[in-house]
Amino acid sequence: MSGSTSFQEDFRDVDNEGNNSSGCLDMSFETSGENFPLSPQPIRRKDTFRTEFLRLPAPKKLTFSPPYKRVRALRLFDSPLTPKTIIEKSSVPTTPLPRSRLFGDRPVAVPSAYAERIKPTANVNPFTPDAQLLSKKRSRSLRSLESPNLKITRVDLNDSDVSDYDIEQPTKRVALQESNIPRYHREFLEIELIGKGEFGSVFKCVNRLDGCVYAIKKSTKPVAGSVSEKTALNEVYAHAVLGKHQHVVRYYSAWAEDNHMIIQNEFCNGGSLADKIANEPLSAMELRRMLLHVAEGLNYIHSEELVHLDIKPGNIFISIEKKINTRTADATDDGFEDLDETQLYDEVVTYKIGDLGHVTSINNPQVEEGDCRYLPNEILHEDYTHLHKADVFAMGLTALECAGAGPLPKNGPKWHAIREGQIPPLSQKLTKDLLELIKSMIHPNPTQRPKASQILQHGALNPDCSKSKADLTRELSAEKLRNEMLVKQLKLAAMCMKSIQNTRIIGKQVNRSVSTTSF
Ligand SMILES: Nc1ncnc2c1ncn2[C@@H]1O[C@H](COP(=O)(O)OP(=O)(O)OP(=O)(O)O)[C@@H](O)[C@H]1O
Ligand SMILES: [Mg+2]
Repeated sequence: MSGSTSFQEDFRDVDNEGNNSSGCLDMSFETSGENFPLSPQPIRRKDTFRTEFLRLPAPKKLTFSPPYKRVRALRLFDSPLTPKTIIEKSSVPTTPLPRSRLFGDRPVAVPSAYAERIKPTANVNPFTPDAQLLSKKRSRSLRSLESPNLKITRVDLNDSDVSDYDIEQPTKRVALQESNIPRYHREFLEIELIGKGEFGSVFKCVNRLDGCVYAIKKSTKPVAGSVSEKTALNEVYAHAVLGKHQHVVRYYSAWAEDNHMIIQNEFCNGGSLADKIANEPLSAMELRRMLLHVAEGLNYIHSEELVHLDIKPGNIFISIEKKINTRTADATDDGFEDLDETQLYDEVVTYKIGDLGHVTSINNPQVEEGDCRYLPNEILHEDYTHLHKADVFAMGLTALECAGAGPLPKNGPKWHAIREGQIPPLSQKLTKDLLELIKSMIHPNPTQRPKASQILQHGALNPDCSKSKADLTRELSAEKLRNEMLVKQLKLAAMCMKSIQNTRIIGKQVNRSVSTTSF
């Protein structure tokens, strides 16, 4: 911040201990010692307040005795602090503070620890939009450094948004070893082991406090201080950024315990898609639903300029929710007991993308190849120009596996035949349009594969999209006619009910009058 206007704005937030109540200290106000009445010597340090801060008019000449009246005017009598201690408490390092877009445009968010010259104690999530923008700028700057146009280079590196601090600092600033917390048994009740992968074991647990069920993933080996630490943190970074979508497994928290990485996620009660298709393939309708949901999730991930890079049935999870079937419930006004579970509830199945261990940024890819059965050729050849299409390829193969093409080859001629666009034999017949869509998803040329957003619009997944306007208009007028007839029937039924009720009332009145007369 610079300039007195913004300084005064911040003044409102400063309490009588000299602390900024917003949690931020502004570092940029430089003072001229001549204006400071309490100091015998002109103060020229960067870390002192302006005279305006104490709201004292600038004296005409330097005075060595404290202006007690003015000090009293500061209303410090209920505080043990003197203006000097305020100044001392508020003093800041003489070196300029980091300017980072991650903390906003102003040189703010000064953790008090930093002010005390302790190293920063929070990681920088490389997948947040701000960090991605930074890495984009950084790579642009580095590119321009390599270019002969030095003039542009200088402009880029002096860009106020990209400081030396930003460029030099690694994203990982907190060592897992230093942040071990014994939370697992204290906060969670372990129910059962629900899955095991290359990275870790996943347990179904109940949180002792909120009583809800979670999936807790623990790394098999201690990762803190090992080469796997970066990979473990990668999954946490990705989850933290991508945890807000219906078709991505929700993330709650992560911590290190006994040097193992632990991630608390949403529990998907339907298990993995791999488990579901282990015995029988998906029906055509279920296959469409799965493709729609996974495409929604991928579209979201790609819109955040990230890619998953390990899409496969083992990393797609199923959530099954029971919702009251309002149609059945309405039709039977008093007879819930007469209905069995299947009539009373609808099961809502949602497919969610999980296991974000391989997620990377499209702009600054750090590719760690996923399962080779779902890997497209271009990734094997380290061509990362169409990374989001690698996810589409893996999704196409996942669909084929769900249609009965599994188990998929890990290598050999069959592996290559698929990468040449050949569809392996399926155990069920798919409609032509659905097969065409899946075929386009595994096209050898990534540019020919549809984007996730295009898959969502495809007629094979939305039967209504393939209908012509005339067809839709015809269907609409037929529905309107049906609706009108139903309204008429409803009115007639209501009239009948009313007349029956009236007859009953009259009958009761007659009975009552009879009994009165007899009495
Ligand atoms: N949120 C969840 N809800 C239910 N089950 C889950 C959940 N997360 C994981 N699982 C189960 O645990 C298994 C392993 O999980 P996950 O894929 O996250 O681990 P991994 O070690 O990263 O696996 P990989 O070998 O693919 O790297 C899954 O296949 C699934 O059966
Ligand atoms: Mg997995």
